[in-house]
Amino acid sequence: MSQPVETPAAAPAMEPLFGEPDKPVRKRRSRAKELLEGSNEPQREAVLHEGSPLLVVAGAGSGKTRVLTRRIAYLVSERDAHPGSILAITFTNKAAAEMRHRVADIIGNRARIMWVSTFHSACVRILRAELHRFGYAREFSIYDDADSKRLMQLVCSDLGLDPKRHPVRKVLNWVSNCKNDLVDHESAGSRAGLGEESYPEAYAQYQLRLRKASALDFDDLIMLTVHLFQAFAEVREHYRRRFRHVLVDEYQDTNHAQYVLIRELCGPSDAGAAAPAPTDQEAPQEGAIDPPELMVVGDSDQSIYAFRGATIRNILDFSTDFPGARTIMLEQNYRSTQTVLSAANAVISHNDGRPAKNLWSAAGDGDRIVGYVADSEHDEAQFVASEVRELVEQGRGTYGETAVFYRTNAQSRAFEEVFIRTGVPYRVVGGVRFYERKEIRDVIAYLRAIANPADDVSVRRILNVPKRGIGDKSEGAIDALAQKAGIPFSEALRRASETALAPGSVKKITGFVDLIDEHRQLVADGAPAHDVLASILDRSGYHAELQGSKDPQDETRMENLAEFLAVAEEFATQASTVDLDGAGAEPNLVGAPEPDPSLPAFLERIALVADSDQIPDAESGGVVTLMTLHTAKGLEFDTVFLTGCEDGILPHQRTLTDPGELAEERRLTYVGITRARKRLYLSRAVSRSAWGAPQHNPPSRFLGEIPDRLMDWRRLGSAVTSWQNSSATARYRERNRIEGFASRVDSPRAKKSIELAVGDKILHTSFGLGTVKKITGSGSNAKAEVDFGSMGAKLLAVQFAPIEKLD
Ligand SMILES: Nc1ncnc2c1ncn2[C@@H]1O[C@H](COP(=O)(O)OP(=O)(O)OP(=O)(O)O)[C@@H](O)[C@H]1O
Ligand SMILES: [Mg+2]
Repeated sequence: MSQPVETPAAAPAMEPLFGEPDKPVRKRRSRAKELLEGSNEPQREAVLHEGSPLLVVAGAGSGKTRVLTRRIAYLVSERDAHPGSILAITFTNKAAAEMRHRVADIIGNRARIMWVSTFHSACVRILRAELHRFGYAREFSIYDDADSKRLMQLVCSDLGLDPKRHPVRKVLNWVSNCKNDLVDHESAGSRAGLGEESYPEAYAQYQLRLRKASALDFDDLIMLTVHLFQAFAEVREHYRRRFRHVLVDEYQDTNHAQYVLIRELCGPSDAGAAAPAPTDQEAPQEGAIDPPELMVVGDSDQSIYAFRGATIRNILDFSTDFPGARTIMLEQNYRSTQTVLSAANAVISHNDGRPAKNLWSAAGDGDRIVGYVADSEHDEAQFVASEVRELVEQGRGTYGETAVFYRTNAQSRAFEEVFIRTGVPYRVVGGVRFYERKEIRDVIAYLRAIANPADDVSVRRILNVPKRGIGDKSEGAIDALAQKAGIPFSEALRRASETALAPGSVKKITGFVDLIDEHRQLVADGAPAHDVLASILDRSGYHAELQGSKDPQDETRMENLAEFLAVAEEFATQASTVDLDGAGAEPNLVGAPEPDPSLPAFLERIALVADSDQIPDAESGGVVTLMTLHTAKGLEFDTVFLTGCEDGILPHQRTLTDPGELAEERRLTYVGITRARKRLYLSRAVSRSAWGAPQHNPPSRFLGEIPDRLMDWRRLGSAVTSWQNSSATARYRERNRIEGFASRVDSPRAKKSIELAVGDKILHTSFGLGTVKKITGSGSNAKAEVDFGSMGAKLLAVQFAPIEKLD
């Protein structure tokens, strides 16, 4: 669906523009010099370039993002560009905030009116202003991944699609790919392969339902903006006039729809398609304005979203797409040691058909890369935890400057368990995300139902949450009425009396409708989002239900809701302090942020919050960051642990037979390696548990591509390292591993019997981390019901189970 986005946040890949951030803003004369200070020649050229479209292609850590940021500052401070005429596209909201902050160091608060945002956020702003032209209401909802999935689930069951053969996710991806390629449902028929014959119909139904709910999914945001520009020349022209400078980071990960969007904005104007490239000397003529100046930066070796429609064609064909384009290459890497860089270069050089690059570093060789072969994923995690502690204890590193990368989210569990036990502070990026927690999703559904009456998915989600006696039967009757009368579900709720439902049920439904209406009135009266939120938590009974519960998890839920309320309050404060001084200078500018603490504005903001936006800032965090390789793009850390270097993990199992996908896995590895500034660790486990059974993976083929001289192998595995020997030996080793671990856990238990209480956290040798939900019996008969998250709930004999109580 939407591209997950990553951010320079834990360790911003951007140094302050001027030495110390608190220095008073210097005189303008010296700004240009300062902005260019320390830059190498091609970097300077990229900052100074004027006129024709500009492509900066360069390997990792060569300063692409830095150049882009400095160029913005230069445009405003030296070329008198109005901040409101700048559109900068970054990969995450956080990266956008970071960039705006840097520029604000120079031009002050006026930086706030620049459009520095992700593709999705920029499109939302355009659509809010323009989408009515397609007959949409201004208060459309934005469906995130989970909402889209729910909706598609309804479609699939309507069409009678067998979920085994046609998993919802698969159908949704198919639709998403269509949208990324700007193929609408009418013309999607020819894309359906064998077995996918019903997908175009699913696409059509899905769009119909979205439309009925006045909702857009993430992919629609881009596609509809493109459609708008293509359908209404005056809209396109308006934004071309507005944005005189367009800058795009991570261009290698743009998909076709995003490319067309940029082309609509910055391509040659229709009339003058064959005209020579515009230069800055040409005065704009009446009616025919030069295209905006375009700068894109990227690295085709870091293209890692092909599976979501991204195409490096956009980089390769830039000069054809944008006639007269200039290309600048950067070759010096400022991030990493030569050792790290040589390893990265060695790996990526195994990909075919890429232009040779000559990336070098002046940072010296630095430490060799530490290699480690662990017996199991637990051993691997132990090793990482003890290395991290040692680095910190010896003053050679900090938690905040350390990251652990893995290929798939599920791999984080082993690290979490060991980190908790050994007291290494950490944060998982992209695990169970805040905005995906049930309670948060529930209240967002309330807010959406209030903001957008047609949002059926949201209304149905909270119809009986908390329980108010509107059960499946009532919902079914309302649904039937909605289908029969061809009206939205929420409309049918109002006509509940027309169904055969008992008066008691109708009354309950009316109560719900009144509750929502009452809050809709609050919004209409101008109440800010946090007031609406506080009121609905109270009046819906949601808060009271959690408060009355004895389940300790509900306590956590209350904390999360409190945090969410704080988010809403903070949003209102920020919204009301936006300085409009810059916007005032040019009253015709549209889209400058308005001080808008309203519910729709708040919903828009949270709909676009990406998981990686939760990366703690280095200052506030000071914790180890655990994340997938995809999330790591654009970031940098002093110390990087790249774990699970096994064939079947990295490269991922399903890519092993496809050379194209294998090449993408190699690029992913390249991204991972090049995040490291000083120290890189590569580890693998001889055995790891998968679906309850041990799995024995050979070493990653990418490890073999790194020259030996760069590696310092700390451990090559125990005597029995043969992964081929999967049967008897493996079982023996696996048993030993568990018993070995259990006996370590057992020893303190033998001395002192375990006492557990509800809410305690425990560690089980096989099930991992769990929370005690219930205790029955006592002494040697004590039994605990424990929630092991994704492993399910288990009943354990407290004194005999291989468990350890965590503090
Ligand atoms: N001329 C320079 N002098 C000093 N430091 C520099 C210079 N150019 C870049 N850097 C630093 O090098 C690091 C990498 O820069 P940056 O993140 O902009 O690279 P990038 O090309 O965007 O990398 P990636 O491909 O990983 O996104 C940053 O810490 C940046 O501040
Ligand atoms: Mg970058």
